[in-house]
Order: sequence, then structure tokens, then C-alpha cells
Amino acid sequence: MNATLPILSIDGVSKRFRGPYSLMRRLKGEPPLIVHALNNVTLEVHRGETLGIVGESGCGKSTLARCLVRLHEADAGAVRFEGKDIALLRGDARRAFNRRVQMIFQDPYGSLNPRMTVSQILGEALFVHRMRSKPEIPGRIAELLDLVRLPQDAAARYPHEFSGGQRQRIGIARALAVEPDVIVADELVSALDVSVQAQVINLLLQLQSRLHLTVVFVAHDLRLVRHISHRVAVMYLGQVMEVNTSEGLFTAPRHPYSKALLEAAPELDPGQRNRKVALRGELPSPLNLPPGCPFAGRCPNVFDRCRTERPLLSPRGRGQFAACHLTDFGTPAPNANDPTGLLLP
Ligand SMILES: Nc1ncnc2c1ncn2[C@@H]1O[C@H](COP(=O)(O)OP(=O)(O)OP(=O)(O)O)[C@@H](O)[C@H]1O
Repeated sequence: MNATLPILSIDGVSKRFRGPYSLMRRLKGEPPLIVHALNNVTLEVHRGETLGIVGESGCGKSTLARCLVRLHEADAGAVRFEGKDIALLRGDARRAFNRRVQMIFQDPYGSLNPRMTVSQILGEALFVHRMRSKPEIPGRIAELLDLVRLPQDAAARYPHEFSGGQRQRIGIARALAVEPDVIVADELVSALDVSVQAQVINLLLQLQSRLHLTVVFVAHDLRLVRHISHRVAVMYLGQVMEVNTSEGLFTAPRHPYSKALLEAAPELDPGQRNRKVALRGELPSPLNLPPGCPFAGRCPNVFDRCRTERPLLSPRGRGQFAACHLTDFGTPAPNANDPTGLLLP
């Protein structure tokens, strides 16, 4: 095992979906619209870290999470697990990947079979991945219930008999049953009451350090992401705008979009004393991507180059990357077309 190799790397991944196909378009013989859900996303997930993924609704967070566990196939680029392209894994290697990278969904009720008891749900996961012999399965189920702090009598009950928080614990136990290396959690607690959210998040943090898990944590709630993540990727319209340490992002964001997103987040400033109307204008449609920077239409620092040339994610400091033509909100990045910077405002 190479400790320096990212456990997951996302190399230039794009994902498109067929969009709405109106009767008018059909009659005119026009093709369906295409939703550009991910556009050339490049990102690394390091072993043992929690990587938060944030951004407004529709920016592609869930699509990226699904590409990581191969619920979606990328149209372009590759997702690599320990250096190997997951789209090319076959046989035992594919089964090992399916076991080692687990996803936990937002809606635990929808993802747990209502006709199966907790014992059957956990037993099935253990059986499918041949984690234990038949006689060992009840003992392992008892261990898993302990691990997620559910009482032993939970084993004989059905999902509907539990509260939302308890169901999410069952979802976590099912993911842990197969001893994964990576957990991809998509809006893990957003359906839960705030008081229950904290319990589930604390459980996840404890399990992460105890089991040396790598966690990809997709969430709307920036306060939670700040609390849980070592690093954070900020997405906008299917692209990664900034990658930063959690501390760096929340104290000195390196991209104007990140700054606006933080300023607009009520959860980071419950008293709303410092809240500004930071995100002006409309989010562009993923059906019609602008040619330059996707944030150009809403950015307070926009200049001509932003409207024509898409900025690439580039280093800004130790472990910091931003996709912006300005290196520091006002200092232009080196520009081959405009080396003097005189053309810039
Ligand atoms: N199966 C699909 N078919 C068509 N379009 C899709 C599909 N899945 C996602 N999309 C579109 O892709 C874009 C990205 O969606 P995605 O769910 O990844 O965003 P998100 O950031 O997770 O949003 P949210 O926070 O609301 O869950 C959206 O415009 C969405 O409508």
C-alpha cells in the first residue's frame, strides 16, 4: 500500500444527463437538451481524511458522489481507486472495490428494505460479501449494533420501528458491516432534527478515527462541513471552484464564489449580524453552460477574461487550489495573453 497515493482520485470527470425533451423540440426534430452535471472535475481524496463537498443545490455534489461509487459511469475522465480506473475493474477486483467503498444515502428509510429486520439487513451485507461464515454472523451483528450504539433488541425489529436518527445508524452499520476503507455520505443528516444530527455526526467522527476510515461528506450545511472536514471542495455548476483546508476555506476563502457562499450561509452566522447579500443574480442553467468561468455572471470581481476563458484549478498555497483568474481577489493570475495586467480593471 502506497500511503502517499490518494485513495481516490478524480481525473477530469464529466457527466452529462439527457435533459427535458419538450414536445416542441420533438416536433422541430431537435435533439433533447443535455444537462452538464459535472464538467472536468479533478480532485483527490487522501487516505484517512474527511473531504467535505459543498455548493448550492444542483451543482453536481450527488452526481460526483455517485460517480465515486460507480452508481454513475463518468462520460469522460476517470475515477481511480488506489490508482486503478474503477470503470476497468472486473471480477474479484470489482467486488473488492464494491466492498471497500460504501455509500450512505440521505434517506435511510428509502434505502433500507422495509420487509427485512435489522438482523436480516446486516446479515445480507455480511453474506453477500462473504465477510463471515454463517455461524459467525449473529456475533458480528451484535458487534455492529454496539458500534453504532443501538440496543441489541434492535436486531429483531423492522426499519419503520425506528426514529430517523436510529435508521441512519442502521445505514451506517450496514455500510460498516463490510469493513470498508471509504464511506461516501451524501447529505447523511440533512433529513434529521438538529439535536439528532449532532449525535449521528459525533458517531461518524468516532467511528472514523477508530476504524481509520476515509470519508467523503457531501452536505449543504456549511457549519457541519466545517466541523467534520479536514479539507473541503467547493463546487459550482458541475465544477470545482476551490479546494482548501477546512480552516483555510472558512477563515480566508481563495475564490470569490466560496466567499459569497460563506457570506450567504445563515448557519455560519445565526444572528445574521454579518450576513451580506452576497450571491447576486441567477444561477446559470446546467443546460446552457457559459463559455468562460461559470461564476462570471454573478462575480463581483469579474473582468473580460472571465467571460471567455475558463479558469483551471491552480495552486494558491499549501494545499489550496482555486479556479479563478484572480489569485487573491484583485491580484491577477499570470496571464499569457495579458502579461502586464494592463488590460485588467
Ligand atoms: N438522473 C438524472 N437525469 C437528469 N438530470 C440529472 C440526473 N441527476 C442529476 N441531474 C441534474 O444534474 C445536475 C446536478 O444534480 P445533483 O443532484 O448532482 O446536484 P446536487 O448538488 O447534489 O443538488 P442537491 O444539493 O439539490 O442534491 C442538476 O441539474 C440535476 O437536475
